[in-house]
Amino acid sequence: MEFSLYKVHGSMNTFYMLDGAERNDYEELTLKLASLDPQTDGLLVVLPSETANAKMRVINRDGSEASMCGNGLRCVARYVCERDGLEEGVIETMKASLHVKKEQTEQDGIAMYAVEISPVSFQLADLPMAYNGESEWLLKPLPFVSEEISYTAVAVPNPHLIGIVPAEYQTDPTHQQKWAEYFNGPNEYFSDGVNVSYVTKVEDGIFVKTFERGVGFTNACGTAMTASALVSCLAGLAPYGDVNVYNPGGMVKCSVAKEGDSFSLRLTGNATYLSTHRFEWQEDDAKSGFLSSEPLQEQALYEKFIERTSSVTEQFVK
Ligand SMILES: N[C@@H](CCC[C@H](N)C(=O)O)C(=O)O
Repeated sequence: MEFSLYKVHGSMNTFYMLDGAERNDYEELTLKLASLDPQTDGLLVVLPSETANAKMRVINRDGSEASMCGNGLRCVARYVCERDGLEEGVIETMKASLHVKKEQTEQDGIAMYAVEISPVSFQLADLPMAYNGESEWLLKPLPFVSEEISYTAVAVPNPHLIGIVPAEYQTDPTHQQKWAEYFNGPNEYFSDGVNVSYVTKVEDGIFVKTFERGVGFTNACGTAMTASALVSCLAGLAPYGDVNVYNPGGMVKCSVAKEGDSFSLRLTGNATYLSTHRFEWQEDDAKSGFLSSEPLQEQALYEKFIERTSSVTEQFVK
């Protein structure tokens, strides 16, 4: 069969996006796309929903399915709002239906969307994470990993392990890579793997680099940046409210509000279309592939936008 795909990104976290019907071969399709395009982080599937404006499924680059994707949700939000003529709406995801909203374009005309990130849980059972019979792990070292780094485990609802680190752990990512690879292989702590982010305070916010489950190091991970903003507020690195979150792919705003014992989180950033494609998908893998590709003009604007963030990101991204 033949179908259309958009190539899209939120903070250079790059996906193919397919508006389709439920199928049982998204894993194979994603693996094929990943083999053709080393830049892609995975596939976003936009589906009809009985309870919301649309449903989003997220397939990681390695074919595994994630319960949420913050950067991807902004792109899906844009697609659904433009398709249905909406300013805001609700998108069903694996574990929650989430509010999405078109925001004012950035000064250069970049489409911006805000998405709800929910539910939030610090219960290790919700990641899942198993360590010493503990029920939560908040802002303290994991002694077998490092005595220097304070870690927090949080599900939003996909699983994240967030470490607060000095700048040298960003310029040399060996430590992060070693432990993220370990926690995403067979191990006794994270039976389903985990997204591992290292966070460093910068003058007007935080810088976050993420090793994603099912992907590896990525330019940005939306749920990780939002979880990192939350952890930074808890640690006193940033005040509650809007936190500027820099990442290797640009910058987003994460809003963190404390409501009694719970938190309300929102992620705002670009939703950029890179290109459109016609794709031929056949059971015979060798016959599948792109039929045509059409670049779009939006990326030049985005590149101007990230020039403004480079003074912060360049000190961490070599
Ligand atoms: N990049 C995403 C998260 C994608 C899912 C993650 N790899 C997982 O397996 O949980 C984001 O923007 O949140």
